[in-house]
Amino acid sequence: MTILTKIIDHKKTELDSLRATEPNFIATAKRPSLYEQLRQTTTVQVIAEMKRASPSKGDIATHVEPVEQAKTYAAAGAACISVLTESKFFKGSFADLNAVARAVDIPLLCKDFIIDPVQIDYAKAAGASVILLIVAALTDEELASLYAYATSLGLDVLVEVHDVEELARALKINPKIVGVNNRNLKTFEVDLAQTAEVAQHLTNNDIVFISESGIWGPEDVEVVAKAGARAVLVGESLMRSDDVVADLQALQIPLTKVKVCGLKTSEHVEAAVQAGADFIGFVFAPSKRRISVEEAIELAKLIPANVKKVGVFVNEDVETIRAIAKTVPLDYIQYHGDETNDFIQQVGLPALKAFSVRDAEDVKKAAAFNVDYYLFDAPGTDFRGGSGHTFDWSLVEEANIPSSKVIVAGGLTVANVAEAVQFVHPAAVDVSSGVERDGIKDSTLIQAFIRNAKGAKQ
Ligand SMILES: O=C(O)c1ccccc1N[C@@H]1O[C@H](COP(=O)(O)O)[C@@H](O)[C@H]1O
Repeated sequence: MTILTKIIDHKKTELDSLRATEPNFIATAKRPSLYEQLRQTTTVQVIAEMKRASPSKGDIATHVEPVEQAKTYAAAGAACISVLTESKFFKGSFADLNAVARAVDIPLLCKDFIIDPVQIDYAKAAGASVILLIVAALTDEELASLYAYATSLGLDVLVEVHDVEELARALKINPKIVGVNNRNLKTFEVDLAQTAEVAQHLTNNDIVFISESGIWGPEDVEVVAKAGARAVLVGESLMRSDDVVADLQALQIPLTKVKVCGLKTSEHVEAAVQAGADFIGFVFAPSKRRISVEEAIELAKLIPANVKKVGVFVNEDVETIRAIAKTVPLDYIQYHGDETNDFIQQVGLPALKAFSVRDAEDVKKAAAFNVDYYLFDAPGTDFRGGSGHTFDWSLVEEANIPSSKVIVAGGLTVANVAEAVQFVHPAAVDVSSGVERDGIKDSTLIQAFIRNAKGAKQ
């Protein structure tokens, strides 16, 4: 008998008493959606767990007071707090969950072995906004019906898998949040490589993907972020920590932002948005990627507010830029010509200024500008940008611009973007020709580029 079957057998014995009484907890406020929160992240997010004990480790931190721990997690920027409610093996309770729910207002996960709707009723009544469904503990039918029941109550569901076979079962219910438990619940063996193994088969970018168990520090987060994880669920290492705030914040490693430029079709805009692009660029300057204002207006309707729309201009006049920015509408103007800082201030809109880099003198020109982002690109060939050429990344340092405002462009591809991120540590990377095949954008390349950029160690 595995520990999982032991736990499930024990859970079955608790169901009658749960059914016999109405859940009776103090009501708590509605929480933001974990799913939406994780989709808009600029760093790897942390789901921090309140975990006193576990079957594999025994007592972990029985002295920790749940409310104080939860407040510390929230203050350190946790995206969500996970509270173990399983009592026999993990020493948790619904009372813990309700106490935490009253103390913090961020998303709250009821971490239990859920096999029956009555447990979901208790989780919701105690204040959870997210429940866990463990694929290994359920039949396909149970998984589908418990998922439908939880979502009908307005709860987010974290669907937990351990391997590719369980992922295939999970995908049948169209989950929005999938967690890969790096711990095998049958053997207790922990292997972070499970995250990458499962991630290879997770091709729907609407799904938010979390890595669970075995995360002890930022080096582990780097491993799973590289595989595509946007959040980590961490229990033991935070429960044992002497400095919870510092240790939790160290896990929130930055994810490089990505701008995909020169998009002209709805297919490619949707592919970029789904893959997690942060900026979409429309080229209004002379280019083979130039689009009309009317086309941009239609494409802009497909872009959610958290993905910023950038209009690329070269030596355009103030009134035209302002008019296009208003009608599309655009969030940022990218100046890719010989515009001066005075001109950019006159337009008065959020701005990216591109600098064509041949030598150190070119990057030093950045100092004369006051813009939101400084974009360093290789010099154009036929047009002012989109040449597909790289420049000497080591020159960026000479610009003396904070890395939180630096964008690297020019000849970036699926193959070299990770190297660029590791070398320059920019806030964002920008790509155009590198995600094209025969001069046409390619959805598969867009996805792979974004995965490699965001997965690269900063
Ligand atoms: O992409 C274009 O066609 C373009 C035309 C005119 C000005 C800027 C343009 N794009 C910018 O070029 C760089 C990167 O291009 P690539 O990846 O080397 O092809 C980027 O900043 C785009 O925004």
